[in-house]
Amino acid sequence: MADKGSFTRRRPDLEFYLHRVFRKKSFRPLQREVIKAVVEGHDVFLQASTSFGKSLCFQLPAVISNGLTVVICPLLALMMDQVNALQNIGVEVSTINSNTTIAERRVILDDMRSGHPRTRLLYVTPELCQTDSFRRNLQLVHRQGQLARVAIDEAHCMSEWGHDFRPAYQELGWFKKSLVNPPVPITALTATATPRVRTDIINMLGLEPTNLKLFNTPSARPNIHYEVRYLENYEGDESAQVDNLLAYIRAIKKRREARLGVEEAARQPQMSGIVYVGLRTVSEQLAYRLSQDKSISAVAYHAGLAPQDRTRIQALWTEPKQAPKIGDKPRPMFSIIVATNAFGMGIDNPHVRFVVHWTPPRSFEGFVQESGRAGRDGRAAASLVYYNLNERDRIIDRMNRDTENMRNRGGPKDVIASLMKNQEARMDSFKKVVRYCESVTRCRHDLIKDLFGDFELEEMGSQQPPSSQAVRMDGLGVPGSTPCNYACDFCKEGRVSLGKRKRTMYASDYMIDEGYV
Ligand SMILES: Nc1ncnc2c1ncn2[C@@H]1O[C@H](COP(=O)(O)OP(=O)(O)OP(=O)(O)O)[C@@H](O)[C@H]1O
Repeated sequence: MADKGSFTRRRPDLEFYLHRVFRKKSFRPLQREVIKAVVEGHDVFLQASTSFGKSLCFQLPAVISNGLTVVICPLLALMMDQVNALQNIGVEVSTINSNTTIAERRVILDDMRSGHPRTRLLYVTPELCQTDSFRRNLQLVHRQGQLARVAIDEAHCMSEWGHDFRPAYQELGWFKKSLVNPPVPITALTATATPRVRTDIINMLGLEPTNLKLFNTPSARPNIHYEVRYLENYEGDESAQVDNLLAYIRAIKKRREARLGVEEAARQPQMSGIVYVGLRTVSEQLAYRLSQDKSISAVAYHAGLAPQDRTRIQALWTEPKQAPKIGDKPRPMFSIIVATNAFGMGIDNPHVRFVVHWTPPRSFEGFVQESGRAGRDGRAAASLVYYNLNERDRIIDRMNRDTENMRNRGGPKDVIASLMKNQEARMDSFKKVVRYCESVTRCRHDLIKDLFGDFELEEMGSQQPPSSQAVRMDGLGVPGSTPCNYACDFCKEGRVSLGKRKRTMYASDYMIDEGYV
């Protein structure tokens, strides 16, 4: 068992370092509890939604601890974002990755082995952790009593049941097996883990049950109003769907004007929204069509854009301000990004008011993550999914074909087995999307928590932020006694009315397969 607290240099006044080093006013709910557990030397598993501020949960302990914190990160871009941000606030941080020169690497390793490393955080790839030489260095630092802890970011990459499986992550069990007496404390962080993935993370890393603290934020966020809209058909002309979305956006505008008055509403910063689409062409076309409405400025975002355009669009969109006045035209009240799932990483706009899925999301983890970009500021926000049976079946057919192709392709048996497992996980995940969308008999907040295994986490003793009441969405919900305070279409409309809306999907020759629901 780790010698709790032995790595702490000074009596940690967490708030002091939060203000002084990280320049933040206060901890977000749960952050302080997680940081305290990390500082005390516990193994920690944290499952928290995108932009919760998970990085702070190992960065602040690293700053106030003696010795080195090693951070495993799967992507160079993510790694560099964090390294640059830490350098900007004067924290001693290094990284060894594919861009590190031999000379730089030598300086970093010399510091690491010096017996009193200046570096507080060292960011590395999981692949580096597989190499004998790096492992020998880590063992030396550990023997010198200078390895404070290991933080594993995006820990869901360990599991073949996860949506971003990365084989090198599976070798990270080495830390607990080899860095013993005392065992090195580990902090594992993820935004999305189903119960299977969670079990894999805890078992594969060898987190110690007696020393493990679990934390999570609810997968369904109380301030988000969840809704599914059923479409008769996606084929051909999408005008009806565009009109429907425009009406949805105008209703938000009306509510804002009713609340603030027309003039004051026009003076407010623009409201940000995201519409996720499946194809680049759709993102271009839909952005164009939405922009025809004078209250909307919409822009397409996809992997086909030049990197500098992507950066520019993202930067503009993440800083909502009052739109410029051009002539006599009213200022657009909405700033909408119409994006493929290339838009995701590194988005840091806490003021997103709505997230729309133009077609059903391909995975449930993806849905929870993407819809969770709404309302990070804690204010009322909305998630809307457009759903249709043709699209459901098209996705399932495509997945079945992929599975078949995989089964028939040559290659080592274990590689094929692993790919098949991952494919099965993808199919399971999409079936959860189908269940979420087709259910008309249950609160969507409850359904999300159930499908994501939040209730199991609760049973395992995971700590959550103090429960916040569902926030009233203007005109959408009023505080009441349903599980979510009327913050979903089921609780607001009731089973009969929702069922009726759902039946619009069967206007064509479709029969519902109740097996999905
Ligand atoms: N207590 C706080 N007060 C204000 N801002 C904070 C606080 N904690 C973190 N942040 C900010 O929140 C943003 C998101 O933090 P971070 O990148 O750590 O999120 P994350 O949970 O790792 O999200 P993701 O899953 O997208 O990686 C950052 O800009 C960070 O500086």
